[in-house]
Amino acid sequence: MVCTAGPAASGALSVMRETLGMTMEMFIHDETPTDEVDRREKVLSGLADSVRDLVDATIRSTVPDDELAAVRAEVAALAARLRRQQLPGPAGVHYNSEGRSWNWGNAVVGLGNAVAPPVEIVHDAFGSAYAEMTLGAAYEGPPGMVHGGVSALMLDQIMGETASGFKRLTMTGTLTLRYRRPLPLGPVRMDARIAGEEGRKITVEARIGVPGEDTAVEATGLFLIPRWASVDETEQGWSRSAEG
Ligand SMILES: CCCCCCCCCCCCCCCC(=O)SCCNC(=O)CCNC(=O)[C@H](O)C(C)(C)COP(=O)(O)OP(=O)(O)OC[C@H]1O[C@@H](n2cnc3c(N)ncnc32)[C@H](O)[C@@H]1OP(=O)(O)O
Repeated sequence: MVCTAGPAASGALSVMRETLGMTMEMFIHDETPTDEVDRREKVLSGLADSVRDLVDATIRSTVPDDELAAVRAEVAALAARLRRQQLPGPAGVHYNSEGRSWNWGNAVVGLGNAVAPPVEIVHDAFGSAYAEMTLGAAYEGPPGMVHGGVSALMLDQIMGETASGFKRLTMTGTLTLRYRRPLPLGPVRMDARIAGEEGRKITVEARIGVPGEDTAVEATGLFLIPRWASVDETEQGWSRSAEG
């Protein structure tokens, strides 16, 4: 992969680096050709799927202790193989000049992140979005139910993407949640829409619940275009996989 993290970056991203320094130096101009990115993504997401399955299997396994210990040794050997060549830190968000971007480590949508379900968020041109996914044993809070923090995490992502529309950088300012009823593990659906905009402030409303049933959690969020990131919205339209 060919990575540059400097002059070629667009305005908002450069400003972000200059303002926040190394901790946010995660938007990386990377001239890897799109077909190569696509190929790598397919292989990596296949591995992440298998690790996700391993997580679920680990939680639910009832095999004897010595079998657990044997599996642990094999998993440790696999991790050592992967660590032979790795990044110095998190994956960050990459983009190339062809408009392709990829954020394989994102906690909700990252295709290379076994902690993420991963969620595939569908956006329309009018500031609305939805996603359907299955939340299994790895996301449990109350017995058999989705952890409240996981609901907040999922909602924050879809709301942040909706506020940004991939044309401006937005950050969560305030997120207000009302947990109306417990959300069982299994298939869930989220919906989000822009409810209002005023200067650098974008209000987004969203909900999550069992598909076709009453809302379990409703959310209102105030997303802010940071003072240092105000940019011409037409400057750069990222493809939808550019979530931060
Ligand atoms: C170019 C292409 C890019 C593409 C990009 C793609 C991205 C694709 C999707 C990303 C999807 C990610 C989804 C995960 C989203 C997170 O997880 S973001 C991480 C969590 N959030 C944070 O870390 C934010 C931390 N806070 C901050 O950085 C800063 O406080 C903020 C929020 C940027 C605001 O700073 P600021 O711009 O300096 O704000 P400031 O000028 O002081 O205030 C402006 C106004 O907002 C109000 N305000 C300020 N803070 C708040 C607040 N927290 N609550 C309410 N009101 C507030 C002020 O009172 C003020 O109001 P007025 O006086 O004007 O009426």
